[in-house]
Amino acid sequence: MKHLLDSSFSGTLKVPGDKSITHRALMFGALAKGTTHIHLPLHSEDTRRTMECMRALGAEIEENAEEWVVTSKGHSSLHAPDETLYTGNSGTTTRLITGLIAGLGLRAEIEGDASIAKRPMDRIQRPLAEMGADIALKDEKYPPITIKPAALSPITYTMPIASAQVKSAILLASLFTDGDTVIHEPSPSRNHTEIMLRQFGADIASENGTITLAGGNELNASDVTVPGDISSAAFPIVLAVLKPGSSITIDNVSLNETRSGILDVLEMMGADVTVEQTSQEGEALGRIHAAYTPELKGFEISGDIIPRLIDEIPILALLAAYSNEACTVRGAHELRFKETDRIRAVIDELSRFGIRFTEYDDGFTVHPGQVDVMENTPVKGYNDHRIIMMLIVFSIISNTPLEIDDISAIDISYPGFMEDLEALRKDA
Ligand SMILES: O=C(O)C1=C[C@@H](OP(=O)(O)O)[C@@H](O)[C@H](O)C1
Ligand SMILES: C=C(OP(=O)(O)O)C(=O)O
Repeated sequence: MKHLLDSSFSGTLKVPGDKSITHRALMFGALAKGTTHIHLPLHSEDTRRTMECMRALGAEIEENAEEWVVTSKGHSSLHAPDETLYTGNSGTTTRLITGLIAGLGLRAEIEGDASIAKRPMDRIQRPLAEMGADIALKDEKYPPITIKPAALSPITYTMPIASAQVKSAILLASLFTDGDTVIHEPSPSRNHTEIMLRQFGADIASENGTITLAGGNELNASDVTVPGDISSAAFPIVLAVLKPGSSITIDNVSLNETRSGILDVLEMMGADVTVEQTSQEGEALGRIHAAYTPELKGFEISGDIIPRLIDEIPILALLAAYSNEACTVRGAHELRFKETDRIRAVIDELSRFGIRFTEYDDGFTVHPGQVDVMENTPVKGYNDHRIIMMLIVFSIISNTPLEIDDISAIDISYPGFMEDLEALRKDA
C-alpha cells in the first residue's frame, strides 16, 4: 500500500455492482417462476450469504463471472432449509430473508456472525408478528431468529424509523397475503425493493411516503442489470477530492435519488464534482467526475437526507475533517446499529489525529483544525468494511502509513478495492 501514499489518482473506474440491488435480485429471482439473469452482480461476502440462503430454500443459481442465473419453479416450490441459515455479516440478508421466509410460511433458524448477533431484529419482528408471523429472538431482540410456520395477513404499518430493511421485510412477507399491505415511511429510504418488485410483476404503488402492495400475485422472472454501487464509489470520490492533483471518473454508477445524498453534500461543500445522468429508466444511472478541491465549505445535515447517505457517513466524516468550517450530522442515530457503532468508531479512530469532534446521541460535529498524523499509528477497523475503507483513504490522503488491525472485512462490499485504487494511481 505504501506506493499509493505519494501518488495522485486519475482515470476512469467502474465500481462493483450495487449490494442492495444484488441481494434483492437473488431473492426475487428465487421467488419468481422462471429464469432470472442478474448481469454484473456484486460478488462479495454479503451477497454470497444471500445466494447460499436462496439455494438452501431450493432455488438453482448458476455463477458466471459477469452474470448469475437464478432458476426457480416459483415461490410455492421453495422449501424449509435443512440446516440453520447463516447470514454472515449481512444485516440486509438477515432482515429481508426473515420477511421472505415468514411470508412463505416456512420453518427456519437464522444466525450470523458476532456483529449480526448484536444487531436489533425486534424492528422486523414487531410488524411481522402483527401480520401473524411466529418469530422468536434471543432476549426478544437479537439473532438467532427462529421462524415457525404461520399464515399471514396484510397490515397497515407506520414505521418508527426510516429503514429500507424493515420496509423490505414487510413487503416480502406481504407478497402472498390476501389484500393490501400499506406502509408509511417517516422519510424516504432506498426504494430498490419497490422498483424491482414492480419489474417482477407485483402490484405495488408508492406515493408521498406511502407504499401499497396488493398481495396474491405470482412473481415472474425478469432480468436485472446491476448498476455500480454509489456507496462503494464514495471512497474513490472522496479520495480524489482530498488528494492534490487527482481527477477521476466513475462510470456506470447508480444515481437513484434515494441513494445520492452524498452528491448533495459534496455540492454544499463546493467540491469539484460533476454528475452526468445517462439513464433514468427504473434505476437511474450515470457518471461522476471528482477532482481535487483545495478549499471545502462546511455543512449541516439532518432529516430526510440522512437515509439517502446513511452508509456514506464514515467517509463523509473524513471529508469533514479537511473542511475549513464546522460540519454537523444529526438525526443519524441508526449509525449506532450498523456493523459496529459507526459514530463511536469514527470519533475514536479519527480523534487520535487531533481531529476534534462533538459527539451527539444521533451524530457529531467535526470542528475545523489541524490534522496531525503520526506514522504507523495503530488504528482499529472494527471488522466494519466502511470504517476500514475510510481509514485506508485517510492514510493515502495524509501520506502516512497507518497500522490498521485487520482489513479483510473490505470483502463484505468491495473486494478489489485496493486493486481499483492501484489502477487509478497516476504513475502506475
Ligand atoms: O436495504 C438495504 O439494502 C440497506 C438498508 C440500510 O439499512 P437500514 O434499513 O437499517 O437503514 C443500509 O444501511 C444497508 O447498508 C443496506
Ligand atoms: C450497513 C450495511 O449493510 P448491512 O446492514 O446489510 O449489514 C452497510 O453495507 O454499510
